[in-house]
Amino acid sequence: MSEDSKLRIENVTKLYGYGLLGLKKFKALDNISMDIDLTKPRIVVLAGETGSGKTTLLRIIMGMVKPNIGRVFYKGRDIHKLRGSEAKWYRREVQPIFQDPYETFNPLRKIDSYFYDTIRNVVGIKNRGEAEHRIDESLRFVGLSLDRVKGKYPHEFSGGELQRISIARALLTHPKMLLADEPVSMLDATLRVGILNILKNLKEKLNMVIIYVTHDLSTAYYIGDDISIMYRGTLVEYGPISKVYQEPRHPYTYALLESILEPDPSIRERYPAIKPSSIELKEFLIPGCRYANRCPYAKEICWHTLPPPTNVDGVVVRCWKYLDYKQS
Ligand SMILES: Nc1ncnc2c1ncn2[C@@H]1O[C@H](COP(=O)(O)OP(=O)(O)OP(=O)(O)O)[C@@H](O)[C@H]1O
Repeated sequence: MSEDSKLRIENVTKLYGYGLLGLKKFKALDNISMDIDLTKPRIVVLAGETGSGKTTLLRIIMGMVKPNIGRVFYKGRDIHKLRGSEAKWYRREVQPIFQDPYETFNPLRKIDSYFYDTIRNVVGIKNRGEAEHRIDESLRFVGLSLDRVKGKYPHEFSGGELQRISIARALLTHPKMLLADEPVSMLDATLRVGILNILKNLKEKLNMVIIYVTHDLSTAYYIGDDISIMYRGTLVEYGPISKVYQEPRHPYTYALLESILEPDPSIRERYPAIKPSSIELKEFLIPGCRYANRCPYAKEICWHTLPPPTNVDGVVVRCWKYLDYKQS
């Protein structure tokens, strides 16, 4: 993979404050590294429970948040150093889709005005006819049209329609990559599959790469090609989703999948979801593997040293259990 054809996340660490005045720091992300090949259309899922750092990582890739340590390169360029025309280029290449479609749009503004703004300011098309053609093309991709949205306000659409409208708006710039943060979690179950199918279509028909953040492992499996499992700010396992689901390597991935895939609810309750609490902060502060506190295989080294990324049959795992494998 040449530098020009990948997104490279390199040793990214993000510190946030806690305690009185926020003077003490914890690592909301600790030494995250990951390469995504931009030449292969795919959906990469970032999965993990609340507080695992998914949104923080997505915001760092978007350029909205700066890491304290580490860098993110897109096609060879450090995205936190882009200025002027290069920053504008990155905004065209990489587009976000947010969780809550109702928060994306101001209720007092007509929907089509957002489209004209993006076309003028980000894409640079000034000609009205050309702009309308491009807007209609984007809306048709998600099953709508310019005629259908013209002159209307956000409240005149359902949540599912609004989420399709925000996807269409993202498409206006002909992006290479979409960053989608829990895009179906606010929608009724019946509407979710429609949005997921649109994202799959974007991958297949427009050759896009989509980074898809979720805590829901069922939709992750439906939509994903690759998955990276995060736990308390660390990336514990990363690889093709079919391999990870069939044979989870990291003890945390195993526990997580057991709890979700067990059809019998009475058995499923034996694997309760880990709740964020004072334990969360305690785990964030473990210098080694954050899962050591709960792991049945934990040994001395797990507590004080973060395991290195290890390639186990095509899946990258950070766990001292795999020390004997060749490191990736
Ligand atoms: N601006 C901030 N200041 C302080 N702490 C923060 C800030 N943003 C996030 N955090 C903390 O960093 C950790 C990771 O948060 P993040 O939102 O990235 O997790 P997440 O996996 O996306 O969770 P969720 O699914 O709930 O959105 C959490 O403990 C969160 O409370």
